[in-house]
Amino acid sequence: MRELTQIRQEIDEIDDKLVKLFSQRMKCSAEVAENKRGTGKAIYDPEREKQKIEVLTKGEENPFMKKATEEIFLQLMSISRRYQYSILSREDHYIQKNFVEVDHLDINEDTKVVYQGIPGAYQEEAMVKYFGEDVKNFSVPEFKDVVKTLDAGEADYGVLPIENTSAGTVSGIYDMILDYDICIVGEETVECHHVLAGLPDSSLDQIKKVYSHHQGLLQCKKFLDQWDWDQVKVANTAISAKKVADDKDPSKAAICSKRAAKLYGLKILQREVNYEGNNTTRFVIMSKKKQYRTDARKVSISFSAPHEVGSLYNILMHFMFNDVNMCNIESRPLPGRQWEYGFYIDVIGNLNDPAIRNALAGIREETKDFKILGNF
Ligand SMILES: C=C(O[C@@H]1C=C(C(=O)O)C=C[C@H]1O)C(=O)O
Repeated sequence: MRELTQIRQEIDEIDDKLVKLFSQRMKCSAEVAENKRGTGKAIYDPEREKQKIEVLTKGEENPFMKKATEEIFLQLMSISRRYQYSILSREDHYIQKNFVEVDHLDINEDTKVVYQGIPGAYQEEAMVKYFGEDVKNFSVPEFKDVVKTLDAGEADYGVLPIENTSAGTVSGIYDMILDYDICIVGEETVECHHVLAGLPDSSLDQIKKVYSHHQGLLQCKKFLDQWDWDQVKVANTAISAKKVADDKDPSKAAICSKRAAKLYGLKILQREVNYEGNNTTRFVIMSKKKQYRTDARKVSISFSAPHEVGSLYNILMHFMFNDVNMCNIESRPLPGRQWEYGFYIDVIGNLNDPAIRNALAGIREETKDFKILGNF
């Protein structure tokens, strides 16, 4: 048996050759990029990569080595592609064509904002926090109506809830944003301290039925589990407060904000019924104008990944390679494509940053249904 130092000496010599060969291969890759610039051919050529793997692994009998060779060459080709994106993305005008960079959002005395629900809704609170008390605004009954209103150009901005610290993603909002040509231009958070509110002459022991938005019921699950009340979902927490006030039935209560309880003349039967102390909802500010602020710090994208081993891993490598930090990932079932998923990802950065442009250029080419949802 050879001495360890002797074996390591051979490994060092092999690695030395590998590094030189790798560098030589990457120079070829850069030349391919120049060639593709001239011909307009896509950087990613999956057919060529498939053929290469077949040829390179054909003679290998050992299953471990066959898999290992495949893995190392897939990785090599992925690095080679990223190198080409870094060369060509400087000339990629996708972002300039689709988005306008602005110093600040256009918000003035004529700006009109739409939110879902009725006065007293948390959406209204988010709107006031973002745009100020005096902003012109109106509300619509359903989340979908916010998106439709923006699309029809009947409002400048719209407010939609996107996720909550205790109940997670607000289902369906991402899908709605995708269905329309609108983008996220801002975000706002509101601490949701829910109360249980009833008629002024009601008390906790009289309650039989409780109304709230689905999220409100979820966020107060631990409190509600202690009681044998019927739970009824309505479109909005403020609507639940209005319903209890309108029905004038002391056995009914609402889970809503303190603000909504006060607005509809209800008595607070119990405070802080949400189980997480700092229960917070994140809202997005939507606009039909495709714009991003120079100081925006979060980019949101969506895409669908091919149903193949390692496909999401390869896509996420674009972020790692460009030193881009990911802060959120969500997956949603793709309509009509059973067990296939679309992904929504938030990363830290601005669309004017070369690293972000590089990463997005690669992801755009290697995924389906790619969309930049916004930079905010
Ligand atoms: C280098 C090329 O670009 C990409 C990278 C490949 C590689 O590194 O071998 C192969 C195919 C392409 O996806 C090429 O098209 O030949």
